[in-house]
Amino acid sequence: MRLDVVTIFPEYLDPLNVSLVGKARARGQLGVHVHDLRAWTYDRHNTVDDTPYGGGPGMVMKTDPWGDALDTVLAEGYETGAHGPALIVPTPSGRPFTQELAVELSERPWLIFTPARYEGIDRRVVDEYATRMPVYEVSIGDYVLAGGEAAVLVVTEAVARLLPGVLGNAESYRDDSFAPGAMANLLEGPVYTKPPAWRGRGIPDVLLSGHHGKIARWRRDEALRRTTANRPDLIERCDPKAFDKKDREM
Ligand SMILES: Nc1c(O)cccc1[N+](=O)[O-]
Repeated sequence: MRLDVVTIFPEYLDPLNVSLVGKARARGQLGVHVHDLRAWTYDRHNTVDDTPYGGGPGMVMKTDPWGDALDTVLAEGYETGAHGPALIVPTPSGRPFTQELAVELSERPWLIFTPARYEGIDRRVVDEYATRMPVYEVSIGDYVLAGGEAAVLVVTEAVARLLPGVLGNAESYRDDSFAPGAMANLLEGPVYTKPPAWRGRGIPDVLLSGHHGKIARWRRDEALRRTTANRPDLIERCDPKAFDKKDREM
């Protein structure tokens, strides 16, 4: 997979050089190319924004720098056609970014991110490139950020960990919160490790029992309890039949 990010804060994407994504890059499983949008400005102040038509507060990011930048990126022609690039536009007005969408994006060969600043990008940029590739306008949450770069980090990590060979233990993916299957739409329950006692606090006996069926059922019940407490909106989306099947597998 190849990722391109066009931004006015390229240094914001430095975390893509470390940890899981950094290792995937080093192993050649992921290519990441960060581009400074101001490289496609030609005035003394490297201007990327202007006042909004119709008035109102703030500034809007101009068409030309984005168009020139995206044309340059696309001219590299990494992958084209049906399985070619997709444009990922982080925006508070986008569809919620979910594990399901992360899986969908992880199956594409090339993602091009356009994190905006100010009040956003002139709409004609998205309209122009929507004629050439799928556009995903995604939101990582209902809160106000100064720009979309943090969302690029979030989406990139969620997608990169799904690429074949990136996660050392595929099992750990299977029981993730929101991963497909019986745990879909359930939050992960509590986890414990050594020492067996810490400041007078022990470990739930079932986890020391060695009975895998009971342990799996306890984890399922804890996940249901935590989901009911913190995300009741997910409970009605759970598939109770999947749990029966999972119990039988224990
Ligand atoms: N929430 C937000 C924002 O305020 C600005 C850019 C992107 C996002 N987002 O992806 O959620």
